[in-house]
Amino acid sequence: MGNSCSNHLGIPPAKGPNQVGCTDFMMDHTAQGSFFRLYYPCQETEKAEKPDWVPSMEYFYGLADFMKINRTLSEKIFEYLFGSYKIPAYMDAPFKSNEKCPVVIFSHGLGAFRTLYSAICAELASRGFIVASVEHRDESASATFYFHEKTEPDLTQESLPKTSSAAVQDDLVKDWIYYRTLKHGEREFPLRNKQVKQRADECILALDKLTEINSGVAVQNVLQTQFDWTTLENSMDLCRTAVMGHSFGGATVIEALCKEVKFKCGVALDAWMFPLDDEVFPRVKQPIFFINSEKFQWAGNISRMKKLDSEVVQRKMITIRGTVHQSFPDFTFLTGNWIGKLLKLKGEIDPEIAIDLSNKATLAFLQRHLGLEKDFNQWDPLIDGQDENLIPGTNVIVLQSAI
Ligand SMILES: CCN(CC)CCN(C[C@]12C[C@](c3ccc(C(F)(F)F)cc3)(C1)C2)C(=O)Cn1c(SCc2ccc(F)cc2)nc(=O)c2c1C=CC2
Repeated sequence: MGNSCSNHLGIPPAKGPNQVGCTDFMMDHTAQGSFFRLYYPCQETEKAEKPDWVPSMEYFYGLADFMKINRTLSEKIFEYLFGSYKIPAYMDAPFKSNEKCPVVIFSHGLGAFRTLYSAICAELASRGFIVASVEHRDESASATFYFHEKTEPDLTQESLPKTSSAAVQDDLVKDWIYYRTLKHGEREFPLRNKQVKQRADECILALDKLTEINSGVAVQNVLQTQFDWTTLENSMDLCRTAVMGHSFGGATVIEALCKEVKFKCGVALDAWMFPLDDEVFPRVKQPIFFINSEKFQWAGNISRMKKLDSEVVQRKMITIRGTVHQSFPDFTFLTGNWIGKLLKLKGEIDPEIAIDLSNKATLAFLQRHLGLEKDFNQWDPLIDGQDENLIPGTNVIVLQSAI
């Protein structure tokens, strides 16, 4: 088309002063354990590889199920469209920071998984944060897995034991958990409310694991990675922790703040408020920042956010002009303009400008409420929506009676 494509396709590199490393952590061989991708400031390094954006085909299968498109067709499309993308971070690069890092726990949206918000998580890590992007096992992810030991005797022909006792295989088997669709006639709220509670518990468990790792306790990681977790001893400032999430992950932010006061503040990206009980709202005491897209929000959803308005604690809201719900996950960077707009993966605004505004406003809010001594306060005006591409509060009309 016309002049050559000006915007290179790919996840934009982080803008902060630190190089970014990433590695994966899985606590044990159960679906109840903690599973997250860690993004962190790392040493300058050439030899480390940038990992594939989607770690294995099962995630694409799950995504196809979630999108209700046929697996084999989608396998080709996803592989062709997204198979070769790399994450803007170095896998298992050695951790490096000359100061204690504040911590963010990140919660993905419905049908997503831990790797899909790398532009946001890598940006925070490049600014000196340690970010754990949780992969939820509540059946809201497109796909996720855990291991279980296959200890039942394996009596298949080729492994007939030489000895009398049955051969016991203790190799690890990956069990996949796929997205749970709503059954016909099933009411959505009970499922989503149960899931948001599990999601909050999984964010709290991830924080607890990071706390153990920070204290130098020897922590087991059942994933065979080349990362040395002992280098993270005494690296985190666990008085400065926040919880952040997109859509269903935004509801998870509210639930997690309510359950765990160690989370000093929350950032909810285009939050989907439906899964939350009304009785949660008065029990949240921490500052919250709602960063909304222009197209996704509606009066009922906004009026639930407004139930969290407070005179005594900071509750802020901005809307980014020209954005859609998918302007926050990485997909928004990975297709050309017209297909992106067709699939509603792109809005009118340049995706990199949108995510840059979201990230800078987030950094300013985190500095303010975690008491950081950085220069993120330069972006304070963004918290009040002072930018040509921002709207203070919301573009959605909410009837006074609905609040
Ligand atoms: C028909 C399916 N139906 C399911 C209930 C609605 C599906 N849907 C709209 C979609 C996700 C969409 C998407 C992805 C990915 C491509 C691709 F082509 F790029 F792969 C295309 C098109 C399909 C836009 C949403 O659920 C929106 N949404 C999301 S989307 C989070 C997500 C999921 C997968 C990703 F790869 C990236 C991000 N997270 C939430 O927490 C909530 C909602 C709605 C309410 C709460």
